[in-house]
Amino acid sequence: MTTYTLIYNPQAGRKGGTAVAQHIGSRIQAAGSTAILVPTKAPGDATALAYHAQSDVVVAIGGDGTINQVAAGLIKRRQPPHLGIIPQGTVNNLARVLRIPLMPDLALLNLLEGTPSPLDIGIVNDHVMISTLTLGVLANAAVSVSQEDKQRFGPLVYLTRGLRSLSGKQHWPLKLTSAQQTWQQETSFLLVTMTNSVGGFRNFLPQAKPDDGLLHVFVAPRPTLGRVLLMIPYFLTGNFAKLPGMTYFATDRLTVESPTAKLSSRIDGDPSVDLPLKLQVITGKVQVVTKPADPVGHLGVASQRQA
Ligand SMILES: Nc1ncnc2c1ncn2[C@@H]1O[C@H](COP(=O)(O)OP(=O)(O)OP(=O)(O)O)[C@@H](O)[C@H]1O
Repeated sequence: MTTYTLIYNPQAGRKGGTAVAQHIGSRIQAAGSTAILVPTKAPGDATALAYHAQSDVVVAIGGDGTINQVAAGLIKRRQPPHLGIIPQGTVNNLARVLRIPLMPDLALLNLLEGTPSPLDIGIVNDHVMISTLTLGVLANAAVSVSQEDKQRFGPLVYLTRGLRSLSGKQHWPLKLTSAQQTWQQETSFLLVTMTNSVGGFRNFLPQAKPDDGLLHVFVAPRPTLGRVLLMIPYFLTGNFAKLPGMTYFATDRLTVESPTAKLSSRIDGDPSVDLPLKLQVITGKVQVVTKPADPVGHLGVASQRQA
């Protein structure tokens, strides 16, 4: 009999986490398994809850911020329980990447019938990253996006705020060092993604996989009007790496420094981490329960898959 700890964030998304956790808990019990419900009481406490959870599967009920913190608790354990996800966030970027249904009952089926598969976990200094790191104008744009903005306008709000920030034409000197090479240039932003999707746009980088062991790194050139205008079409069509002046590479480790500026990054849209940054990937340690070959698909994603 599989045991589940349901760590739910009552504040995520449209604040339906409590009702969803109770519903999922009773469905799991009805199926003959055990479910322990644990609410988060403050930002960040899902990490300790996941670290101490005693069950076969620790389920994050929330968005990317909640999953990030649950993953941070699991990665510290010698033999972590499996990670489960019931999406209850606003954007739910990682759930979309993993094709986990957004509707709770379908997500539960996915959890009960799925199998564990490896999920890369990025480590940035002493923080965990499951989706995206931004620095420069994109990080500044993310700061200006409130929970209400995300709910009202959806992921598009990141694009419009990003464009607005880019039109300010700010740029900073950045030095990046991977195992192979060193880059030093003026940049308007750095974007690092662990997966094919950024901000819920799953066509962002089709070749990136959540278990490829790689950080996918974009270093944007200094903004010009022409580049800014091209940015959204290149972003939406999976061609961001081909934007004139863009540097793209994939690596399993990276250091990020700025010789002159004091800069902060944002990870999975949440905390700020100051430079210098040291990034690496832990692959194979955390296993997430998914059903990748689900022939039914899930609402909100099935139509894109057929397209
Ligand atoms: N009990 C709580 N009270 C207040 N904030 C909380 C609580 N528990 C968690 N949080 C914070 O809520 C924030 C948002 O959570 P989360 O990212 O899961 O939802 P979201 O922002 O709606 O989803 P997404 O990131 O997918 O758009 C996180 O920063 C988390 O630390």
